[in-house]
Amino acid sequence: MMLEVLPAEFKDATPLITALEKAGFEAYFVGGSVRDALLGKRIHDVDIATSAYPEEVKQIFKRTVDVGIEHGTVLVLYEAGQYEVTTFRTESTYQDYRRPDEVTFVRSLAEDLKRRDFTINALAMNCQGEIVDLFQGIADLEDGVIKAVGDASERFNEDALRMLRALRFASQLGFRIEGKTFDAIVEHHRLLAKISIERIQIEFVKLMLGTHRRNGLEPFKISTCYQHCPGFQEKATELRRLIELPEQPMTSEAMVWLVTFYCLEIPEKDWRLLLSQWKLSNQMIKVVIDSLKGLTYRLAHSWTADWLYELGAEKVRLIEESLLYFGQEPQVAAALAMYEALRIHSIQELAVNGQDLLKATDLKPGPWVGRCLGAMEKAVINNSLANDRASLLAYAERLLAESTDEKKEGDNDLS
Ligand SMILES: Nc1ccn([C@@H]2O[C@H](COP(=O)(O)OP(=O)(O)OP(=O)(O)O)[C@@H](O)[C@H]2O)c(=O)n1
Ligand SMILES: [Mg+2]
Repeated sequence: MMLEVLPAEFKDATPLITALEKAGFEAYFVGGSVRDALLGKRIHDVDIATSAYPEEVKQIFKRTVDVGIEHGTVLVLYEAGQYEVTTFRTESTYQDYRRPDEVTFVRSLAEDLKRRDFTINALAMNCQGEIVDLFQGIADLEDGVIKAVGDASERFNEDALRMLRALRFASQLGFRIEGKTFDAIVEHHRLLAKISIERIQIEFVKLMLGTHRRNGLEPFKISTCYQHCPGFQEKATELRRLIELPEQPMTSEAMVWLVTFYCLEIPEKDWRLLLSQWKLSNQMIKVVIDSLKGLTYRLAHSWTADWLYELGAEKVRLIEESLLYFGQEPQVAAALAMYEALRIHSIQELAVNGQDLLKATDLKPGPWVGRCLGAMEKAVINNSLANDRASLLAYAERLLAESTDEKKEGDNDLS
């Protein structure tokens, strides 16, 4: 079988293959790029496998970086691109189910392809576009099947993450998981306990962003792989709801966490702990928690100026877009227009600042400054106060006077 028209990404990398061949080695395009090219999908990172050992690769190319030399990978910088060039290898023993104890470099492509995860990922292609297909990977691509290379149990014992990879490819490609491969996932799902949550997170997000989410989520539930995800353990019933969400693809990682946590009815008190157990960045945790609060509000009410201001445009858009998963019509443009129409979008946009207040009142600095600015901010957002210097300072004067009156009555609020 031939790929008749080589996509540009391969053409750009062809001189690397030619250089390796000229030096007497074999070299092929391998992995996801070959799979995606055959499916007519956009390809990203073109990977190369070769019979040359890492030291030999480094002698052939001028600009290289040792990115994973112990695993046989050298990064070759060539023109505007960078390419992972990996020596053919077998990974014999995996005692901890995640990393090979030792990598054995081999000179044979067949040995290398044999230890890859799925038949659709075990294809190699030379620079003429000729495909090497030792495990009926092309037939499985045509039939839409994810099938382990050789014995599925062996492949999952080598790297347990491959079980989640099977589910995410099902979601990304709309493929089904072949029977024996699925049985092996059911049998070995407990090996996922050995896998770092960072790696699990990457696969879960890819699964949720896939265009055939249900295809991945169904086996995720049935195989009980979900048991290895923070916060999902007791959520079999809620997981069904996640599976049955409208099929529209999710557009961002933040959307994945927002919709998942909402659907699984994770209690608010657990949000922060679980999101950090998932190893999300602090910035992402904040976006998700704020959006979960906003979504809970929005599902029962219309937006108010206070909510729009607090959340900001990015989260308002996210929440509004997520409504489609909960039986409501998103009103993204209207919500963003309301947000834009707010008189200010941050406290810095108030026509006076703390220094101005101190100067105008001749009072000592203290917590009253922040409280006064906060009250002005709220009044401006709600259109009960104009954002100009005179109006703001007059408002401050009134507030201070009121608080002094209250102080006389023993209730100290502002100052
Ligand atoms: N646990 C793994 C990870 C990767 N691979 C092999 O290494 C290739 C490249 O891995 P990776 O880039 O992680 O996956 P891709 O299949 O390329 O998918 P993606 O499009 O997400 O990059 C895979 O195709 C597969 O042949 C494997 O056998 N087992
Ligand atoms: Mg890849």
